[in-house]
This record gives sequence, structure tokens and C-alpha cells, in this order.
Amino acid sequence: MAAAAATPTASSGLIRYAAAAPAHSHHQARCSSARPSLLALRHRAARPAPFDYDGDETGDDHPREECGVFGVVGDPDATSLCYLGLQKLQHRGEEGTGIAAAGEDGTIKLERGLGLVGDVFGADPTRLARLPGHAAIGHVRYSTAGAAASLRNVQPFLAGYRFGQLAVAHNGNLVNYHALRNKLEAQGSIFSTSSDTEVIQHLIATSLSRPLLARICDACERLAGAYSLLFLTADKLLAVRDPFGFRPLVMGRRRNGAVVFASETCALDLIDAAYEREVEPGEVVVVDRRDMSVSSACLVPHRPRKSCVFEHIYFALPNSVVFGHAVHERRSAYGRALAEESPAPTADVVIPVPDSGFYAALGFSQTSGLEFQQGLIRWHYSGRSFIQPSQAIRDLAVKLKLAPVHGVIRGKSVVVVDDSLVRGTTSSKIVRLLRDAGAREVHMRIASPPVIGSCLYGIDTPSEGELISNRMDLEGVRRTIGCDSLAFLSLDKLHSIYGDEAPEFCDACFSRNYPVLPTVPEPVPELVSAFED
Ligand SMILES: O=P(O)(O)OC[C@H]1O[C@H](OP(=O)(O)OP(=O)(O)O)[C@H](O)[C@@H]1O
Ligand SMILES: NC(=O)CC[C@H](N)C(=O)O
Ligand code: SF4
Ligand SMILES: [Mg+2]
Repeated sequence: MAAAAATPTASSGLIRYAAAAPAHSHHQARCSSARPSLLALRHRAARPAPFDYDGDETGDDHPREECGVFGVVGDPDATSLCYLGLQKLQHRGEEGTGIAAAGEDGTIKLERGLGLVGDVFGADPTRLARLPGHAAIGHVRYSTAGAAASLRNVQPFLAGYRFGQLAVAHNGNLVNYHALRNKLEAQGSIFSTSSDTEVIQHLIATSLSRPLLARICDACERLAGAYSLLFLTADKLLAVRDPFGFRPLVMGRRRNGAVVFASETCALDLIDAAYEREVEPGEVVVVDRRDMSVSSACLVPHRPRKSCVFEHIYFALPNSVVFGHAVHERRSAYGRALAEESPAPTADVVIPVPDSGFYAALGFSQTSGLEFQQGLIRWHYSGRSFIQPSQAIRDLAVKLKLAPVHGVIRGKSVVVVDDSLVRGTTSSKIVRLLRDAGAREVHMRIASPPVIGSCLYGIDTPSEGELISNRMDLEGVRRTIGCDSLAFLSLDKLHSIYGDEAPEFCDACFSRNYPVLPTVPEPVPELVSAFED
């Protein structure tokens, strides 16, 4: 992709952009583009959307976040291991966390709270002590821009039904959630959260299949979208991955035979669990904690594999192996490809945007031969800025988080490499920081294509109106950011890095080729007539 280049402009575009950013949600964007029927529109107007049940002040609470799941079965320290594993997955969700553990008597107990894993469980050790057991599942939740934190949506969810207790932890997003929920509510189901995940428990409870494995298969075969799930019952831990395999889920084993499931391998490494394999797309793995037998079943729908390429680009930790690839190796390859495609011949030095831009910048430096320097220092007490709830806070968060190293930058022409550009907040701030620190020229290189579509499958890319590359062309983005030149990795080049495997990856946020589209919910007849009355 050609770089946009021009003389520097003192840009106030970010501020204008922030003020103009539409408040509508990603979910609304999806529904409107799907052209719901008139009846469906009337139906939605007649009652609050299911997401509004929490009654938070913003009314903007959508199931569109990324999360991490972790589970252990067959270890006397299951709960503590779960706590440590969740710490390691903290980057996947900072808003809330919880652990459900099955005790020796078969009773499942649950502790959860809003905030970081260390705050919820580390600050009050009695919470972990209240969760004895040999099997546990946990969750870290990643909420969306503008969404209010809501304790009732923090997972795992625990419910009792006629066959006992069932806890669930979910990473992903269901695109037929509304349709399923409408139907279940019409049949009398009562929901206590505004999360898509709760429908899964209802589908399992109302399934006529036997035994539990068949009920879970029955329920999951009715789901559309992304789900990497862990279920805990009195005597079993089950792991399920949707047939497209959007979200990661791996299985490992400790030396004492305990079986471990995690969103990323970095969490297995932490607790000395050896990586065994991925849970395959469309697979259900059942571990019975009474005899530690492991069995597996397949969901009936078979789909082409579509694993999320954004996990490699940004989301996963670089020391994880995700979808069979070392994440750091993928990121270096993007950087090398970017240097081939869009070099910066006048530059003196390559600097990464920490943290996620590090390996791509290293790759860029290797291929370009330009010196690699740490020109921006990351302040490690702040979280991921992409996750912060409002634009104003995100702006300040970037400034708090990154500081220039004047000696590296002053008088230099710098190439700044970041993994992705979404709203443009980070890049705009960085260009300003670098110019203030005396950079002569600033060339932005982004190691992924422009983000032009919202994710429907569990990553909180913002609504399409908030995506800067959706609102303006390359030159417009460059001018808004205020850099001397700007280039993205092209989609073709990204595909070429994956070779024959490229079709097995979802790239819808760069291409708008969505593997599965949202189901437009049908109106519930009784409710429509009640409205007409
Ligand atoms: O264009 P924007 O809307 O600013 O979003 C893109 C930025 O957000 C992410 O960083 P983040 O700070 O979330 O996490 P990181 O520290 O892992 O890079 C990503 O790595 C980009 O730097
Ligand atoms: N999307 C995620 O990965 C989290 C699970 C679920 N969609 C929720 O709302 O909490
Ligand atoms: S749309 Fe983008 S973020 Fe979402 S699953 Fe596909 S590649 Fe990943
Ligand atoms: Mg970043």
C-alpha cells in the first residue's frame, strides 16, 4: 500500500473527531445494516432492548467485548491456579473477573467482582478461601467503550436447574443472541443479566437431550457467532469452541495429571502445564473429575475455519502460541512485510509503540536495516488504552502511558511502528509527543490493514463511525494524525504472510467479509399485539 506523504500539519483533527464521534453502538450499526423488518422495528421500539436491563446511566451496555477463560480440573489447588491463570490473562479483560469452583461435596460456589483479578481476589484472600475444590473455571471480562461496568454481567455465570448446578465462562459474541433471547422470553424464561452468554444456560436447561454432553451439543448447535466456552458441573469440566474457531482455546496438562484449559498458552506456562493441543473448532471436550477421563465430541455444523487474525495482531500476548502460531513471530513477520511494502528511506531510526508494536518494529528494523531504538517508554501502571470507557479518558490515558526518550528522538527522522490503528487516538498523541520531543520527521507505519469494520465476534472494535479509516482516506488519516507519512500493511500482504492458511483466518474488520452475519430477531407476536393495544 502506498504511503501518504505531505508536509507536517499542526492538526487539531483528533479533538474535532472525538467530539464528532457518534454515540451509537456497534450493535445498532449491525442491526441497521441488516435491514430489520418493519414489525421488528416496531417491536424494538415498544420495549427496551435486552441490553438495557441494567439501567446504568449510559444505557449503553452491549455484549461486544473480548474476554479470557481459564479452567483446571483434577488439582487440589484448582482455585489458586485459576486465580494465577486469570492474572496472566488480564490483558484480555480488565473490567471484571470471577471464579466458580466445585467442592468435594459437588457444590459449586462462585466469587466475582468488578475490576482487576488482583483487586478482586488479591485484596481479599478470604474470597479464594471460600472456593475450595478440585475443579474451577474463571473469566476476565473486557467491556466496551461507553459501556457501564455491571456486576451482574461478570462471569462465570452460575445457575441451578433440574439436573444440578451449571457454571459457564464465555469468550466471544453470539450474533443470534437477540433472536434466541426473544424466543426464550416468549416461552417464559427470565433473564438476570444483559449478556449474550446467559442464553446458553437457558438453551441447555430447556434442551430435551440427555445426557449433559448431548444437551450442551444441542444448545451450542443453536448458537451463531463466536464462543470459546468452559462449563463446570459437580463432576465435570467441559470446553467447547465454535465451529469457525474464532476465539482461541487451548488444553494442557500439569505433571500431576490435572487438565487445564486457557484462552492463551501464556497462562499454561505460568502454572507449569504442558501445552497439549487446541480445542478444535466445533469440538466439545469433557473431563470427568471422578476418573479424570477425557472424551471428545463434535458439534454437527462444520464450517470453514475462521480464526481471528486480530488475536495475532494485537490481542494475545507475544509469548503465547495462538492458533498454532507463536504470536511474536507473526508480529515480526508483519513488520518485515511492512518494511518491504512501505519503507521509510529518509528515516534514521525505528521506534516501536509499546507494548503491542514491539515485534513489528523489530521486524521493520531487520528488513530495512534501520537502527532499532526504544524511543517511547511505557509507564507500566496503566492499562490498555483501547479498553478505556470514553474518548476523553482514552486521550489522557495515552499521555499517561507513553513518554518520549528525548535523546533518541531529538533532531531525528523517526519511523514509528504500531500494530494497529483503530480510532487514531494513540497515533495522534504519539506524533505530537515526538514532535514536542524534537523529532525532525515522523513516519507512521501500521503493521495491519486499516480497520474498516466492527467486529461481531467478541473484540471491541468500535462502531464503524468511530473507525478513523472508515471516515476518511489515507491522506485524511495522515493529516489528522499529523505525521509526515503514513502507511498500513496491505490486506494482500497480510494474506501472503499466512500463505495457504490465509483462508482459515477471519479478517472481517479489515475486509468486511463477515463469515456469519447477525440474525435479525423476529418480533414476538404477543408483545407486538400488547403494544398495538
Ligand atoms: O487507534 P487507537 O484507537 O488509539 O487504537 C490503536 C492502539 O490501541 C492499542 O494499544 P493499547 O494501548 O490498547 O494496548 P498495548 O499497550 O497492548 O499496545 C493498539 O496497540 C494501538 O496502539
Ligand atoms: N465477548 C466476550 O468475550 C465476553 C463474553 C460475553 N459476550 C459477555 O458479554 O460477557
Ligand atoms: S472481525 Fe476482526 S477482530 Fe473480529 S474476529 Fe474477525 S478478524 Fe477478529
Ligand atoms: Mg498499542
